[in-house]
Amino acid sequence: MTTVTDFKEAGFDSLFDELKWRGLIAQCTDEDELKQLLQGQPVTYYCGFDPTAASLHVGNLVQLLNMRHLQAAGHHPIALVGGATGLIGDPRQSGERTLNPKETVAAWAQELKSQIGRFLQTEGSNPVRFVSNYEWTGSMSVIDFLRDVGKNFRMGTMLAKDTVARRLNSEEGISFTEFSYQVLQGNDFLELFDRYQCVLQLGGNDQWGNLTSGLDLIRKVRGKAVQVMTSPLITDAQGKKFGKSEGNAVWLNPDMFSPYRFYQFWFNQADNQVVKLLKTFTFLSKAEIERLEQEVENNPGAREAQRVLAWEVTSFVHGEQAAQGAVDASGALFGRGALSDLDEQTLAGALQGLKVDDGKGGRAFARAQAGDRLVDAAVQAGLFSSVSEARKTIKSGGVYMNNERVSDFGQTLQEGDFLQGRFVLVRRGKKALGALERQ
Ligand SMILES: N[C@@H](Cc1ccc(O)cc1)C(=O)O
Repeated sequence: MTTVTDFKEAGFDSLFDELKWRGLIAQCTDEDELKQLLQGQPVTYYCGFDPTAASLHVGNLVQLLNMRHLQAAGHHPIALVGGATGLIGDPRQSGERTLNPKETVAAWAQELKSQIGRFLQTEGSNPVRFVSNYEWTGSMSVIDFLRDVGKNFRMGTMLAKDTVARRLNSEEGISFTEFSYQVLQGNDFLELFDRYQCVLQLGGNDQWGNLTSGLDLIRKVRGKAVQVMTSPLITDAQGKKFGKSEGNAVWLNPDMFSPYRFYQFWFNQADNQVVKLLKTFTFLSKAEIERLEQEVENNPGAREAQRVLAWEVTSFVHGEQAAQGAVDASGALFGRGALSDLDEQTLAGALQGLKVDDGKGGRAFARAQAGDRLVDAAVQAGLFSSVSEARKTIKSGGVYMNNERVSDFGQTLQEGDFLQGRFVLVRRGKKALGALERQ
């Protein structure tokens, strides 16, 4: 893991100031009280993650970074996995969720737990503590739930929560199941307060209603004031949810989104976004980020800020070795390094984005075998719309196979052309890449 500095080394007077500067705080119960809490004796805080997929995505990374900053300052993190809430479904604007099978949710919960463990310190004086709300929710009877928990919640308050109100006013409405979600999350906070003196809950800004549900509950039944803090929902240059395109998320699991694509995702960020992202997604000091900001001004073509951003986030999430693999692959794919040096895993990861439509609604590598004509292969790989177009481009010297310029348009693929015995890389001009996998 990349070294994480505490707020002093990063150039700030307090942890609160650092989080503010990094754009990690959207709303909190009370700024002065939060500042005091973070500056005082170590406290216990928690953040929950629902197993709604097999992996976390870049949106969740913001919470993990917040948790990491607090941990670096000496506070005690609890990472809650929603073994119970994942079975119910937090109401979202787009409509009612489909319920996932219990075994699936349990398996995803395990995955999330091991992912989270890689971003937080698991040893030392304030290691992360893992809990699942299934522990106290799974075996609760309906009678106990309604008598002991439900009695403390008022319908008016529940109906007024943003997420609920919006759904109530939508055509689809909201089920009793999703409506009850806030009670479960509220009860989690109380449980963690009782068990571990947990006094602060973190979450994305869309969680405000759920966070305050626990805060109100603790005030009501224990007479104690706790705090909540949300982080802004990160959006891209178009104002859309960050890292989500056409229903596709930027996953943190390397099998679902390769480190190479992950690196490229950060490297391709626009100049007007990169500084904001450096602040939020890296642990670099204020001084270093200000220097990179100057570089964006003075020498945008060099893309140093993007390179540093991609390196920092990729090595934090996937480790330095995978980040180095992504850097090597970026060079090699575009002819600035030896393709044959890439191991099979790095190569396969780097080529992942070059899959083509498989005709069945999915994506797959175009297939080829020794003896196939290169022009046909290049069309298959999606680089040309016709063989004649491919021929013409070869004649004008614009086609490369494994980074070697192709001069003969009748050329066929040879056994030895398959990198790692598996892939052939075809390039059109400087930028357009295509890949073929051995049949
Ligand atoms: N509701 C949170 C996850 C969560 C679940 C239970 C909690 O106690 C806290 C948080 C989310 O959807 O992101």
